[in-house]
Amino acid sequence: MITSARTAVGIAFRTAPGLTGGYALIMLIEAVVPIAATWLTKLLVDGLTGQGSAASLTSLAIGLAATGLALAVLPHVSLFLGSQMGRAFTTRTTDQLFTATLRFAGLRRFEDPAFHDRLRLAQQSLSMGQGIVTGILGTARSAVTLIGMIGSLAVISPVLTGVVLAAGAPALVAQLRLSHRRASMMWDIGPAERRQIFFGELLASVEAAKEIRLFNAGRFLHTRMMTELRSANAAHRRMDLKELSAEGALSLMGAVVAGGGLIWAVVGAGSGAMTVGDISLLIAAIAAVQGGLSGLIAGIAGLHQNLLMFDHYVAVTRAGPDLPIPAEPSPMPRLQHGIRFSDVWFRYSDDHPWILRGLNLFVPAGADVAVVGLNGAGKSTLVKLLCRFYDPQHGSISWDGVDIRDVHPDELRHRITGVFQDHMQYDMSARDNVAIGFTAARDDLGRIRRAADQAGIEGVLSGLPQGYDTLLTRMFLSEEDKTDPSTGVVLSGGQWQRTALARSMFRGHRDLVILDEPSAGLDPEAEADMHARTRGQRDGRTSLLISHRLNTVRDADLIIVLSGGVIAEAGTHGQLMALDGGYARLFRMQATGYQDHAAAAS
Ligand SMILES: Nc1ncnc2c1ncn2[C@@H]1O[C@H](COP(=O)(O)OP(=O)(O)OP(=O)(O)O)[C@@H](O)[C@H]1O
Repeated sequence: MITSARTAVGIAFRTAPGLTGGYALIMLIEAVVPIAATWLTKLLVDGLTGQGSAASLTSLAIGLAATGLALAVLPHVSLFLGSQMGRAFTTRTTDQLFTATLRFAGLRRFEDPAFHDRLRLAQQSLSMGQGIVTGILGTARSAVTLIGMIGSLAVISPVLTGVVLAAGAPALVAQLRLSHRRASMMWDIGPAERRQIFFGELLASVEAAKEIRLFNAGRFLHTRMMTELRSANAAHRRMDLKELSAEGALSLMGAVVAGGGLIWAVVGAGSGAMTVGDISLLIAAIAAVQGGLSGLIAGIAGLHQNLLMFDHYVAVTRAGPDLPIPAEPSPMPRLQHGIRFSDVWFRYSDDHPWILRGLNLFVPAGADVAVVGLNGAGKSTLVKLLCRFYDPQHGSISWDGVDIRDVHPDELRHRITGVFQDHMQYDMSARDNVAIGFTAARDDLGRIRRAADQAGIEGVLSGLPQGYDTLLTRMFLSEEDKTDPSTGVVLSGGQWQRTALARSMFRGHRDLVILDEPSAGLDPEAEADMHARTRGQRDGRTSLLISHRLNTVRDADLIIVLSGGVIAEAGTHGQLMALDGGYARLFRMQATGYQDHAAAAS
């Protein structure tokens, strides 16, 4: 927690030193003005009732008026400075939080529910982080005022001072415990709140709208969302009730102390032991000490809770890398010899079954290698390991003899391009959807068009209402067409597939091309066209093609059949057919299907 406080204050001073310094100064002035006002009131009352010097009445009145002016103006100034500082702080911490997520080179953290809970709380805490700085300064202000008021009260009644302070101690303990409980409740209900957000987004998502309507599943998802919301609400209500009962009891105790003090003062004034000014000071001081004490306690409790939440931000931004990155990475050579998988064992976690069980494979540089196998055999996993999204538990993958764990992941990925099976459809413009493949060349529209042309989608994209600036989504309005609700288009599945291919081609010449089911979902003509185009992309480079359509892999230099976590068969199409194993069986099955179709059609 101390680390979180230090981090938040450090960020505030580094981000907006002037604003934060100005805010601290105003807070200090705000702290001493009430003390000055209380003493000026006492001196003025004594002067007016003839119990003190009347000579300086005018200056006392001017002084009191000045404190009134300060009390009227300063809160607005501090509010303004506080919100400016808050915005600067949130901008900086948002930047740092998402920069931190980019540092995770692998995928493991993004598949960990606990990490998502923490990330959500860290996001929530971004605005609270600013509350930490204002909370620390506000608490310091309350403390200064309180000390001044306690001093003033002690001048008149040390006993009463002790009673008021003793009444505040349980409040402080109670508030700290409550804030601790609230922070742990936020962690406990995190998963329910995330599920509620998930169901809410699903109900509003265009991607899910078709299935939800066809299957009439809206009510079901809506009920799930409301159940999660109600369970989170119930936890909040239990917490609110605890706070209500604790705070009610503490307020009652404060009122009893204040009432007792007032009666004692009036009795004292009746017996002539106190001046009227003393009584006015006493009343103001009791109220201020109690108010200050409860303000201070609430401030400390709020600060405590904000710090507990900000711990999540600190944890995410300081989390170590999810993949070990060598301090001095080896240079990444141009692929000239080949990629070797040596005795690779991999599973997604200790609780999951082994996907690869001692896999050995050599992909020669310049070769066209096809990977086939049944659903779930581990073909995409093989590709993910090659991109180093995960590290294998045993064995190694080497690139021209260099273990890929010894090079920087960015360098490795710089040499790779491709299309994933679950490629992205970005709710952005056509230009950005292609340019994401190599953002450094985003402004090169000629290169974007060439990539689209190679992927066979140029005609479609340039024919869109705003050409390449057309949004490929109906989720947002483009900046240029804010007033035109018809802006944005929806591409077909095959058109998206070609756009993903254009994205991979836009990267230009890379050593390795990975194509994981690039033609799934295409009609036979489009599939043949896509394969002709990807063959062009692969020409002279090393490529890995994953496909269930065996007619598309028969020209490969090497076909490997993945089964049971190892390579069950390997060879050219001719060799595998001659082997008459699993590949030959699957190939004949698909070929028979085509012949049956052809016979039925004729
Ligand atoms: N992120 C993950 N976490 C846990 N298990 C996973 C993960 N990704 C894949 N798996 C599991 O690993 C196994 C292999 O999956 P993979 O996607 O590599 O198979 P595939 O051969 O590409 O299958 P398909 O032909 O269906 O695309 C499957 O049993 C799958 O459930």
